[in-house]
Amino acid sequence: MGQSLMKLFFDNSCHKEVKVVMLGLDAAGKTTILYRLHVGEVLSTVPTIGFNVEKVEHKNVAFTVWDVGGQDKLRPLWRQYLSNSDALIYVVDSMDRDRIGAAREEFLAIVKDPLMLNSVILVPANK
Ligand SMILES: Nc1nc2c(ncn2[C@@H]2O[C@H](COP(=O)(O)OP(=O)(O)OP(=O)(O)O)[C@@H](O)[C@H]2O)c(=O)[nH]1
Ligand SMILES: [Mg+2]
Repeated sequence: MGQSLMKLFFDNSCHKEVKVVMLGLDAAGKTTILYRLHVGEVLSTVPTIGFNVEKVEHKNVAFTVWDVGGQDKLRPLWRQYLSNSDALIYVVDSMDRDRIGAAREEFLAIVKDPLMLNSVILVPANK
């Protein structure tokens, strides 16, 4: 999946530095994806309190990927990460059927934000 994400953003970006924000419910797999992109392997993770941020280089494009904790008490903070973002990766755990409605509600709330106006959006169905 890492290569396809990079290809999508590479094909859509017209500048050489891209800020990517990764959101989604807790345990959707955001941190796993971040470190799969950054170090090329699947690492064990703990729930993110706050955020992780890493630089990922691809074809001379510097992607700064912000991975923000998805627990419900952290979601009100999501919009703080949106300013100047070029892309949103909204990760959905496709096996978490009980919370698919909650994932949808949070997604709709975030994409309505005016800070999202110029952002590319990718919604991977993870797991
Ligand atoms: N089977 C399977 N498990 C996965 C996959 N991606 C992540 N996981 C597991 O799901 C759990 C949660 O993954 P994280 O990457 O920590 O989830 P997160 O979205 O960062 O969660 P928060 O930091 O709480 O927002 C971990 O036990 C991962 O190993 C996947 O594609 N398949
Ligand atoms: Mg995490």
